[in-house]
Formats: sequence, structure tokens, C-alpha cells
Amino acid sequence: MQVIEAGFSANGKKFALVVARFNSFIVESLLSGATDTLQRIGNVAEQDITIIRVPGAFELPLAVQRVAASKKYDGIIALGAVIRGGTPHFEYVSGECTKGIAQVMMQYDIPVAFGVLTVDSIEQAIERAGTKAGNKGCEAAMSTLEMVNLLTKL
Ligand SMILES: Nc1c(NC[C@H](O)[C@H](O)[C@H](O)CO)[nH]c(=O)[nH]c1=O
Ligand SMILES: CC(=O)[C@@H](O)COP(=O)(O)O
Repeated sequence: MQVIEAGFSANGKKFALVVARFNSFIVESLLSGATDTLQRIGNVAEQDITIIRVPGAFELPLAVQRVAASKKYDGIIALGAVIRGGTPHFEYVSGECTKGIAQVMMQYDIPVAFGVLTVDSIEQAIERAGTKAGNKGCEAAMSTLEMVNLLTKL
């Protein structure tokens, strides 16, 4: 039996974080978690981390696509927070965001982490942005570190 798995150390690798400004009071906590994880767990140098800001989650896929097409990065992390309102808008924003990001990952063969909260309430968002349910920015960074290393082995 052969098992292929990868670790988290990514010194020398380059990462882009594409960050939605909408619901910034939540998303900034995801960003802190992600950069902290890249640096402390992945041993990624500060100068190897680029932060790109977009208006909202709906705009994430296009910016992620440009970043992937640039071929300057080993991994990409998309961060945002879509919080359900009173109309069907939530479904459209979160659906297009998810689909677009997944398409870029497959088309460009580069790890793109989905660090976008899709939640029913502000309380749920707060819980996942560094309080009782952890920090989804950290989780997104961990998965990117692992995938960047895994792809070098496949
Ligand atoms: N309602 C949320 C949005 N809406 C804005 C869209 O993402 C987009 O910027 C606008 O429709 C212009 O194209 N964005 C979020 O990130 N989170 C939301 O909860
Ligand atoms: C996620 C959304 O699109 C959202 O917050 C919009 O709120 P509403 O449906 O009340 O307009």
C-alpha cells in the first residue's frame, strides 16, 4: 500500500489572499487567521503573501481567476462572508461565488481555498471568525498549505 500525503511547511512558496470588503468586520478576522496560519504553521515569509481586495463575495471568482492566470502564486485563498438577508439574494451571491472559485481551481490547476462563510446570521459568522467555532480563515490557510505540498507529490 502506498499512501501519499503532505505536510504544511511551505517556506519559499507564494500565496495570494483575495479578500471581500463586504462584512469587513468579520472578514478581517478571517484574514488575520489566514495570514497568521501561513506564517506560523507554514513558515511562509511575509513578503511571499499578497493581499488583494474586492468589493464583495460575488467579485471573488474574477479576481481569483486573474491571480491564477498570472502564474505568480503557488496557492490562493479566497475570503469573504455572505450573510443571509430577507430575500433570495444570498443564494445568488453565495452560489456564484462558490461555483466560480471551484471552476478556477479546476481550470488553472492551482489550490484555491474556499474561506467564504455562508451563514444564516451575524451570530453564526462571529462564531466562525475566531470565536467558539474556530476561525475559517485558519482552516482555509491550512488546507492551502497542505494542497500546495500535495500537488508537488502527485
Ligand atoms: N450581501 C453580501 C454581498 N453582496 C455584494 C455582492 O458580493 C457584490 O459585491 C454586489 O452584488 C456587486 O456586484 N457580498 C458579500 O460578500 N456578502 C454579503 O453578505
Ligand atoms: C447575502 C445577501 O445578499 C444579503 O445580505 C442581502 O440581504 P437582503 O436579502 O435582505 O437584501
